[in-house]
Amino acid sequence: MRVEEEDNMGPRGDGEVVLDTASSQQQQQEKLVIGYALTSKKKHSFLQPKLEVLARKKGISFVSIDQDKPLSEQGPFDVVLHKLLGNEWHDVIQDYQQKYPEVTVLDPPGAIQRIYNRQSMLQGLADLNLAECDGMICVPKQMVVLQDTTSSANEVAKAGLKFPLVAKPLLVDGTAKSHQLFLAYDCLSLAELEPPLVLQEFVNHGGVLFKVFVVGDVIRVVRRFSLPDVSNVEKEKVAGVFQFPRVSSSAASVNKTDLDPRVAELPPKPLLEGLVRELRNRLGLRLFNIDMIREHGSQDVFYVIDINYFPGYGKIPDYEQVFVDFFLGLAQAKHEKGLCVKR
Ligand SMILES: O=P(O)(O)O[C@@H]1[C@@H](OP(=O)(O)O)[C@H](OP(=O)(O)O)[C@H](O)[C@H](OP(=O)(O)O)[C@H]1OP(=O)(O)O
Ligand SMILES: Nc1ncnc2c1ncn2[C@@H]1O[C@H](COP(=O)(O)OP(=O)(O)O)[C@@H](O)[C@H]1O
Ligand SMILES: [Mg+2]
Ligand SMILES: [Mg+2]
Repeated sequence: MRVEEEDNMGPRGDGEVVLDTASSQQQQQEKLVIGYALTSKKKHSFLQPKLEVLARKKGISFVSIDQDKPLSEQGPFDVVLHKLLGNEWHDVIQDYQQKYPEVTVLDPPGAIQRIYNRQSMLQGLADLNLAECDGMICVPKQMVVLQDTTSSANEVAKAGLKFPLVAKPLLVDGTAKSHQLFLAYDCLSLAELEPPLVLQEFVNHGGVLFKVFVVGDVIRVVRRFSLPDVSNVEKEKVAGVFQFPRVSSSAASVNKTDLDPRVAELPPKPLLEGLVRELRNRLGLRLFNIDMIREHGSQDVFYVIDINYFPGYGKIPDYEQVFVDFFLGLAQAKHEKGLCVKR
């Protein structure tokens, strides 16, 4: 498991990508055919020319899946890579997987559905078996509000949640609405929010977030600017509920020299490796990232606050090589099991 640090998250500075034409390249023997079903946004951000060229040189080809035609009439594919909005696709891919168990589906819809719910997403993370790792992985105290937020005041008190609370839509569905988050400072202000939602204790973390990107066995960690700490005075004086802007979309590069080294220091590698190993086994996912924050004032107490399926890998420098290596690993494994598509 390789953990590498990418500091700068600024817009990728790669120069002009010179597209090699297939004719000018000794076409590699086809090793892997990947059918993909992605939103146009994801196709643009992930399937960049540099990735396609690098993959083609290694005998890996990407074929767009026609969502208006039966999936089983397309292909044949060694891998189906997908991230679409809505649940219709869920059944299509489930049926396909039943019919073609030898095809690697990245990732199984059932595993994806689990992290599309912000309650089940973090369930069971507090008791991960990370005994041999330095550091501790926690999950903020949270509760789910399904119906009326006006009666949630005493629910919050009963649950022992401390303000401020981060209010998050319970379901993640890829829409901007499912990323509309609020910071609530008191019970009364909760009535302004629209259920179903998760209320999660805000954890002071020095304004820096760690995004831990996972591609199979490879881990890449980047820093992002996050919300500032909430002072005790603020906790006492401030009332109301406030929407805050998306952190992920502000992929602003975080130059660690501007930060307190104790805040900026990356989570310890053995802890990340242990966490990712546990999550891969429990979630059954290979393409995901984890949003982690360090508890303010601690050195090695971390909170997992979000897990995302197939995030914006295109923002990681040389993500292309990481994915080509990952796909070649899949091809090798399939070859050893005699599962490659007959060509
Ligand atoms: O588009 P990007 O690059 O901002 O990627 C989004 C992710 O940002 P990140 O890569 O973690 O900084 C983003 O991560 P966050 O939830 O913002 O932490 C989501 O994974 C988002 O997918 P969805 O809207 O939850 O289905 C991702 O959106 P999609 O690219 O999947 O549409
Ligand atoms: N419990 C929390 N404590 C402190 N900051 C939080 C907490 N939950 C979310 N945040 C901040 O809000 C941002 C977005 O929350 P997140 O759960 O990652 O939602 P999304 O899926 O929209 O990215 C996080 O990246 C972090 O900056
Ligand atoms: Mg997030
Ligand atoms: Mg998220």
